[in-house]
Amino acid sequence: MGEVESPLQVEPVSIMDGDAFHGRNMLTEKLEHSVQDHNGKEVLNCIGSNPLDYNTPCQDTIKRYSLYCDKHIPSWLKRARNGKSRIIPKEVFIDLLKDCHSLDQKLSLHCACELFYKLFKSILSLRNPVPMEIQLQWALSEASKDFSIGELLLKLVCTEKERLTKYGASVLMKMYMFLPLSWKNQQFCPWLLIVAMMMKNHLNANFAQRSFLMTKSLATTGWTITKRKHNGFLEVMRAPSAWTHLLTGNFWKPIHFGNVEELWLHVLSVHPAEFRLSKVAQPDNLPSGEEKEDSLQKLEQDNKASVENNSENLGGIRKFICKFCGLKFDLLPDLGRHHQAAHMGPNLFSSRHPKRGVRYYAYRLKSGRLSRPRFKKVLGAATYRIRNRGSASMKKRIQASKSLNIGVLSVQSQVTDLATLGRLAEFQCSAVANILFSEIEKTKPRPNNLDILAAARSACCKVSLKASLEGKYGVLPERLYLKAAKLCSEHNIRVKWHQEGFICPRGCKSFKDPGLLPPLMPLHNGFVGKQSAHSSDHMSNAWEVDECHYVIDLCDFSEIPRQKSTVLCNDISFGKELIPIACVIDEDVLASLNVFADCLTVKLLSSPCLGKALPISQDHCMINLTIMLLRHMLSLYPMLQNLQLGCACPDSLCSPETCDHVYLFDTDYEDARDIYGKFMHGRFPYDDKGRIILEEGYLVYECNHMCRCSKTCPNRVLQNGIRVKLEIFKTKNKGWAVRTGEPILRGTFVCEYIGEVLDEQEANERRGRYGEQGCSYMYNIDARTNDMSRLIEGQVKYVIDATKYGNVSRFINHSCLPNLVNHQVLVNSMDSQRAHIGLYASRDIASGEELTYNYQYDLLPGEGYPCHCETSKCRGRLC
Ligand SMILES: C[S@@+](CC[C@H](N)C(=O)[O-])C[C@H]1O[C@@H](n2cnc3c(N)ncnc32)[C@H](O)[C@@H]1O
Repeated sequence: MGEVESPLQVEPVSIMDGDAFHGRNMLTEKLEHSVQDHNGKEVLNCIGSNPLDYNTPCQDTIKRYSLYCDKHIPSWLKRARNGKSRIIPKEVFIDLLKDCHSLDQKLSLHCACELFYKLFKSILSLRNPVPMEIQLQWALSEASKDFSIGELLLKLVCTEKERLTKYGASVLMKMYMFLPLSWKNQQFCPWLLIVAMMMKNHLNANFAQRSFLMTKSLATTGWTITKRKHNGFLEVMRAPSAWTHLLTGNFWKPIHFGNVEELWLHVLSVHPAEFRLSKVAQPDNLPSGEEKEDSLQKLEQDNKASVENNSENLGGIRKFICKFCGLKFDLLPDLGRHHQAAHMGPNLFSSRHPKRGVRYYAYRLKSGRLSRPRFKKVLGAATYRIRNRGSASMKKRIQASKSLNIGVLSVQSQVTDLATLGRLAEFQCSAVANILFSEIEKTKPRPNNLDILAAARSACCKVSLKASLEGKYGVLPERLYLKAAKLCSEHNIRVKWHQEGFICPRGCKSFKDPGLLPPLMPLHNGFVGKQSAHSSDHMSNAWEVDECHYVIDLCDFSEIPRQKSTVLCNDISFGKELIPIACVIDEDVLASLNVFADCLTVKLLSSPCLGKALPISQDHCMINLTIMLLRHMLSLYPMLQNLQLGCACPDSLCSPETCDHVYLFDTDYEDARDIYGKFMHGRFPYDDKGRIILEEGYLVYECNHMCRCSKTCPNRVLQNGIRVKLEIFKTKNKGWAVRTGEPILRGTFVCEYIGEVLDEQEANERRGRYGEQGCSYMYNIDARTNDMSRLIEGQVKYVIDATKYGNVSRFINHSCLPNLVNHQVLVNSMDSQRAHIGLYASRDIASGEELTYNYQYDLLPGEGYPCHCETSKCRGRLC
């Protein structure tokens, strides 16, 4: 395992670091290479550098009126192609450059231009899912780090205000919503001047009353607004008293709105008193003189009218009446909401599906997903590949990896009794089919009902039915056997649904799969049960069956035979997990390592075969939901955190009918299905036992810290941490591994993949540092990012690196036929890039079985290392 830097030592990714330039310090260094020409006039070398070697500054001389040589001219200064205009017009740049008298200023100009370019290219980009206010806020906070950059950015903005005006309306309102947050974080606010300038644009663009509202809000929160004209825009000054006021947090909590109209309606209904024009802070370009007075009065009257004329005093109780439909409301906000939902008209919502009302948009805006293109099954490396390649064979592989494999739970070899099930109820058929067929792939056209029935009529037992169907149609999906069981039951076709140990009168060979469950037989109460060697007392252990899902009492599971093992550490999580995770070495591995238990403590610690005695140290052990983030991610965190929204469920346990997370999921994924093929609509991703029922590839929306529900809410699973007994053990040829110390039912959350979140560049650097073997703890997230500067350049892959920091998940090995599946789970943020990676049981798992998931590495022929998963599906290579 290679050495890893602390995440805090990792330089934040900054736009200043991008492209051919390596940040301000670098620029400064490079400019020291300037020389004097024979006229004594300063000639600068280009500030660019060799992209392959940032330490080698460019020696070329700069082009006239620029800071760059031909090779290093940045995109924003390049000649525009196809008649398109540059984002930063050349003349604007030259003008600004002429005003820069020192090298520092020139460097700041470069940075400001970069920032401006990236910001507006990003805003203009249709495929950028990051809400504009986030992009703005990010850029402004970057600019605020350096006064001169901020100042130059401001100048750029001023010269480009035409263009900005186009975005002004929504940008301004959105910035308004986010202002309190920003104020807390900023020292100096060049961006505030931008806001003011935009306000000015707004005033010109018939948004006088709204701008006024904002101006007034600025004033009431302690900001002094002067009407002094400065380069054509208002100047806003901060009054020092505002800080404490804002920092107490009680004064003004930002409320988020889907669009300008929503905000406007809110203001009209909730703040009628505040929304009265006063002469305290009139925006300076409202109509002047009498005209201005008139318009102000008119505005005031209109606004009062919109609220007051709509109210009525009924028996001493004030009612608010909708002027469109006459409905009465006790509270103004209710009227506002009703108005918005019922009468906001097609101009505002027409392009949307009618069911997507206020709640939907408010949520999506707040969650930062308003502008995100409709989510497909975006997540999970597997699905990502399906989406991008559409390869049928990949789909097949993935289907295989998540196929039920239900029967791998218990082996009871002594069972020989023939169990013939009579006519089955539907739920029993489901259970039977689930248990019968463990691993199914679709390779040929599927048989129809008649084909199945024909095969069933000539079958004596499930072995022969399976053989005859698969002989004709190849490996079939699990659903088909569910159907077969059902059809047989409906048509009273007697097929002996049996498993291990069955001797078919016609000589069919039983399955040899050690994972299969023992034979089934009807219980007294009509449920399907399994017969076991010591089964008389087990007979009463009924299976709970709900439609296609069955649950078996844990005591019905047998264990994989365990050998004696030596415990190296009772809890490798050092108390951080709820359930201790032991680290052990089995006898046979010890023997193969020539280390004996009696001198283990001495020898183990120094054994080169074992490497470190314990695979993880206390300092590097992390628990769920404590992902280490790079600094640049952390710097975004305050605002991203704000993008999460609590659901409206009033109780400590959410219900799917009221939970916004279900609502949001349903609107994002209308066609989502559960693992049994049923539509997910109106359901939590987890069943009432907390087991995931959602098909792989969809985001899971869990409740979060903003919800009122408690930890036991059925929509909180991953965040509650590991609840199954796990054990780390040493294998002969795969290093450390994880096994379960108890039976795990399909869908159970096992653990979260924890580590440092890296962007691809950092990940690649680390891979280089770790060496070939060391990349083994990297998990590719394959999701999009909210870091807008990267979005401009294209999709960025993120990687979780558990090399230095991690939890038990880092020891889970790969298998080509795994028993875990990953789901991406949204908890603290609605940003899919910040989803948690949850590993869930993809089938029932017996106690003592090794836990594995499919690493899904892309393999080119000849690449990778030998895979030792030893399953029937092994592809032979690992990475
Ligand atoms: C995430 S780590 C798993 C824990 C690891 N076995 C250890 O000892 O720390 C991944 C590495 O484990 C090894 N590994 C995992 N699955 C394997 C497999 N099926 N066959 C061979 N090696 C495997 C490979 O070296 C791989 O790079």
